Amino acid sequence: MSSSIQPIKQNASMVVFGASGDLAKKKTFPALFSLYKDGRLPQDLVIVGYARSKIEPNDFIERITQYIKIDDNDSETKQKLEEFKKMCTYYRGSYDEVESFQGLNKHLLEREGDRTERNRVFYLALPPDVFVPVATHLKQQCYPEKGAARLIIEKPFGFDLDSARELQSKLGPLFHENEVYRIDHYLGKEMVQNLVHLRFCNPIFSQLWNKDSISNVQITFKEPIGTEGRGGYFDSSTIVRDIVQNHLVQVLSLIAMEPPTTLSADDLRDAKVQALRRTRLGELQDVVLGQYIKSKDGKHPGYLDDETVPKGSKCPTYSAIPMFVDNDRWDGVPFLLKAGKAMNAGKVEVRVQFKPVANGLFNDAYHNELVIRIQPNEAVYLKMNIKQPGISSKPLLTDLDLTYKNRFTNMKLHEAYEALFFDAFAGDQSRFARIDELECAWTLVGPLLQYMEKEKPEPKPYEYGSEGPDCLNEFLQKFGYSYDTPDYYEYPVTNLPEDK
Ligand SMILES: NC(=O)C1=CN([C@@H]2O[C@H](COP(=O)(O)OP(=O)(O)OC[C@H]3O[C@@H](n4cnc5c(N)ncnc54)[C@H](OP(=O)(O)O)[C@@H]3O)[C@@H](O)[C@H]2O)C=CC1
Ligand SMILES: O=C1O[C@H](COP(=O)(O)O)[C@@H](O)[C@H](O)[C@H]1O
Repeated sequence: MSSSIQPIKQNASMVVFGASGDLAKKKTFPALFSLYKDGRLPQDLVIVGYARSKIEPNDFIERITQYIKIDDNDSETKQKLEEFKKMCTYYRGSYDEVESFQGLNKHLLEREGDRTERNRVFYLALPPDVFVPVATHLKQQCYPEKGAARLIIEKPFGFDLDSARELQSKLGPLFHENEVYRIDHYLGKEMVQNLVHLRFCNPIFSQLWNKDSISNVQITFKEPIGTEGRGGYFDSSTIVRDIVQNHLVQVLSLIAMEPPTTLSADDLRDAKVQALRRTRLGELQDVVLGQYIKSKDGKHPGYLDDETVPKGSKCPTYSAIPMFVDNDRWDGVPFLLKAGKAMNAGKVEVRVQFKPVANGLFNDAYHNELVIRIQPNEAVYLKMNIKQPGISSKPLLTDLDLTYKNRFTNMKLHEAYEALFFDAFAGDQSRFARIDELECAWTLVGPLLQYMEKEKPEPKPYEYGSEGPDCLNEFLQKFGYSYDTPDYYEYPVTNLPEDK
């Protein structure tokens, strides 16, 4: 944690902008409730939902609690929910009129009552074109004279490098970098946070974490649903802006970075930035771009069937992108970033494939792979060879398996947004993106975005519910991924082959 940032423990308010939206009801308020229930929010916290829509107070409460599921017999949690509801109010206002923010300030003052200081957290779960007007009015009308201010900003932070810089040039004079918390919700996920521990608490991994032992790294995002209903937004965003530039590049930076000097937010982010500065795109001609078409059984529509999508759009809903980190540690090791909508599974994972065993003793051994399953069903497993149990002395592929739900039976993993809100109150910016990280990420994908915009390459079709475009195997082979997994092996079970 940056030493100058103090945690907010009391005299606290939080304003959720865009409180009528999808994110608010599905993620924001359930996460806030979960933190409240576990005693992780300031006890005197005042929560105000803010948006333009006309919503009656009761309807607002109903709306923001509809995704909170409580067991019928759990009277304690039910009681907590009643308390939580009393903490939340709705304030209707515009995003660009001074009167609305004067009204918001008044509403806050009334709710806060007498306080020695006013610590205010403003969360902008809004489309990016209103970030600047909202932040400007907040600074002028709602910024506490005494107390801390925090500005949490949803993605996307810009559309490319220039627009990100422009946005920053407008927000920078209003809120100090110490006050700005740019969300990339992947940084709040348990297994993404775990990358630092896996790498730097375990000499067995840290010693091997380099080009001498690692052949290639894959970072894969698969979503089983298409862009249904969001096609309009997605079309200008593309899979590259929606997933790769932010979530996957953040994961890459945590895998590739050198050990940070300390775990402080700035040291950690310095290390990530150093790694990103050394990262470059592979050849554009090697990038695979795809767009999903109707599913084989015709039940799921193709991307172009969505009425919100411009006719004939060439927007990629799938991409497989080679990247390289040009430094001593990683020279020549491909990082393959694959992301797709409407795929055969919902899965996010990191797969580190190690170099093969030296020829000689065993020519039929399988590659070691360390797999970090980010979601679902969080796991870390190491694919390795053993002697096939029984008479045979052949190598058999199996794994050392740490599947969280099996190992930690009383575990409740937090949602990403819980961790992020908790950190924002704590003043810990380590899991938020610093502006220079974002600049590096935009710089990295910039040439690809420009190529897509100028050349409008034809995306390769893949069926909704499939593994992606056909040329994917060729792409993986080209970058050294060796698929040698035998039929009997399937994580997390192994059906022993017949002993011969
Ligand atoms: N949903 C998700 O899973 C994720 C969302 N995000 C980002 O978080 C933000 C919020 O997400 P989500 O709630 O899904 O978004 P919504 O589209 O639901 O927008 C949130 C609210 O913003 C207001 N709004 C919508 N369009 C405009 C506009 N053009 N100008 C001004 N206000 C507008 C609406 O409130 P009202 O009209 O009542 O003021 C709406 O309820 C977005 O920027 C999104 O990119 C990021 C990651 C994941
Ligand atoms: O940022 C985004 O992320 C979601 C996927 O998030 P996850 O936590 O469910 O993995 C994605 O659906 C959305 O398109 C994108 O904007």
